[in-house]
Amino acid sequence: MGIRFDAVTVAYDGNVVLDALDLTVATGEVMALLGPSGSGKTTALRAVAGFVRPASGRVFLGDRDVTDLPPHRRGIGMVVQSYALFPHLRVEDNVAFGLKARKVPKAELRARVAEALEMTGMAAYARRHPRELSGGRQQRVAIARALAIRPDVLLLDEPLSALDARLRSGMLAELARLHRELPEVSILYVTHDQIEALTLADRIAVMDKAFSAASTAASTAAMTSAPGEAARCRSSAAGLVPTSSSARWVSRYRPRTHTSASGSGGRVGTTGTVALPGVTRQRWRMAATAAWL
Ligand SMILES: Nc1ncnc2c1ncn2[C@@H]1O[C@H](COP(=O)(O)OP(=O)(O)OP(=O)(O)O)[C@@H](O)[C@H]1O
Repeated sequence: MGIRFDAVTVAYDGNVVLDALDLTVATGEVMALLGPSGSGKTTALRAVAGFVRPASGRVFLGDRDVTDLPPHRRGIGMVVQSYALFPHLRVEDNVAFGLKARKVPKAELRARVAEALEMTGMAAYARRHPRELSGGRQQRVAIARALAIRPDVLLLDEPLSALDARLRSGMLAELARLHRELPEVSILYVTHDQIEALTLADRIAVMDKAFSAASTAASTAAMTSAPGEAARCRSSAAGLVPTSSSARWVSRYRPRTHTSASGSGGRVGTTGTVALPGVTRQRWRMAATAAWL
C-alpha cells in the first residue's frame, strides 16, 4: 500500500519542521529519507505513523486518508534505532505483543509469531529475553514484531545505526532479502547513511533544512530529476559528501517516477526523486491487516 504526503506541514511550538511536504511512496517501493540531523526525517515518519499531527495537509495510505486515525488503526509496522523491546518479555512475547493487542486468536497468533521469527532468522531465540541477545539479534526481534502484524507499510527509523559496522552490513542484506519477500509492503527508511540508502532504496528523497536561514527551522527535501544530478543534490542540498562508490551507483540510476514540480519555496515535491535499480518482485502471500503494536 502506497504512502502519500499531501502538503503536510508539521510544526513544534510554532517551529516549522516539515513545510508542505509532498511525497509519494508507491506500493512495494522502498523510499529512503536521507539528510542531515534535524532536517525532519523522523518527523515525516511520525506523521505517517500518527504520532504527530500535521498542522495542515493530509497523509494517505493507499486511498485512505489516515490523518485523523490513531496509530494502531493505520496498519503500520515501525522499527526504531533503539529496538524498543519490552525487557521483561521473552522474544516470542515481544513479537506477539501487537497481535495480542489486536486480539488475534491464539492459534493464529502462534503461527504468525513463528512466521515472523522464521523470516528474521530468530526462531531459535524465541524463549530468550532481550538482554540475552546481541544488538543485531534484538533488532531482528524488533523487525519480527513489526512484521507479525502483517503491515501494509513499514517505517524504519535508522534501524541499523546502533549496530557496529559488521552487523550493519549483515542486517542490510537481511533487510534487502525481507523486502524481496514482502514486495507489496511500502517502506519508508530514514537514514543518515548514503550506502544504506543506495543499497536498499528504489528512490531517495534528500531532506534538507533549505529554509532554515529564511524561516527558522523549516525543512524541505531537495531531489533530483536526472541521474547525473544525484551526487550534486546530496552534496550541495543536503550537505552530504558523495563518495566515489555512490557516484558509481549514481550513474546506474534510472529515473522512474516523475510528477510535476510542486514549486519552490520549501515545498517538497516528488519531482525527480531518484530511482534506483529495483529488485525482483515476488508476491507477498501474507494478507494485510490493520494493526499497530
Ligand atoms: N517532540 C518535539 N518537540 C520539539 N521539537 C522537536 C520534537 N521532535 C523533533 N523536534 C525538532 O524538529 C526538528 C526535526 O527533528 P527530526 O527528529 O524530525 O529530524 P531528523 O532529520 O530525523 O534528525 P535526526 O537525524 O537527528 O534524527 C529538530 O530541530 C528537532 O529538534
